[in-house]
Amino acid sequence: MSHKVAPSVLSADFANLQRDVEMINNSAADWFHVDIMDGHFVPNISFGFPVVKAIKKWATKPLDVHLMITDPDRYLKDFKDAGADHITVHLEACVHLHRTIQAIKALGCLAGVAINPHTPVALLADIVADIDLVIIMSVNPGFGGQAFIEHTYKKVAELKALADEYNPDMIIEIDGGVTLDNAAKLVAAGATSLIAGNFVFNAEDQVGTIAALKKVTG
Ligand SMILES: O=C(CO)[C@@H](O)[C@H](O)COP(=O)(O)O
Repeated sequence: MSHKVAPSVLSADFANLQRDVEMINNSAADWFHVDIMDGHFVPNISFGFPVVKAIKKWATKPLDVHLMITDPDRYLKDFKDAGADHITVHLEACVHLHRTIQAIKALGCLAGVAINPHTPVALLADIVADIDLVIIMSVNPGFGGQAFIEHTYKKVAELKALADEYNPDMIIEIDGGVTLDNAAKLVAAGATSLIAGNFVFNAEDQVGTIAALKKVTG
């Protein structure tokens, strides 16, 4: 099965958000990647529920919501109500990660865990069987447009080995600095979903760029 492509709305033009959402609707993209930043877990603030609700109103594809926030448990239901289809929390932000995953699933969303560049894949060993997706951060979270961290390939391969053993259907999603220079190598290493922000939204042909990311083979 071909990998998914999820353009990151963080890099959209917020003065023309509906136009950019419709561009994604009319492209080969599979999901909308929606980054929530609280200025505490990460050194940036993005947007909150009203913007997620607006995206949901226009979007014809699922919302892949990535919570870069402290104490995500407080807001899970609010994000579900705003339109999230997938909810991913950071391993580094959760004291009782297993409980948080159960709460996301109880809301009827796909449940994901994201790990920062310094967090070893091995820390996912006892949760992999219970989750639907993992986001491997290939930049330090907080900003679009950063350079891809090369060490990510090794982490993708390690996670694929873990998934093959405990949860073969688990989605392995890569977030940060994804371009056509690294997409094929990521898919070859085991990535099953690619998030791309600046590479898509800075392109002259955004729909064509999404199609090109979708077409790469590992
Ligand atoms: O979560 C984040 C950044 O923290 C990402 O989703 C970015 O939005 C990806 O943007 P690019 O690195 O592709 O520009």
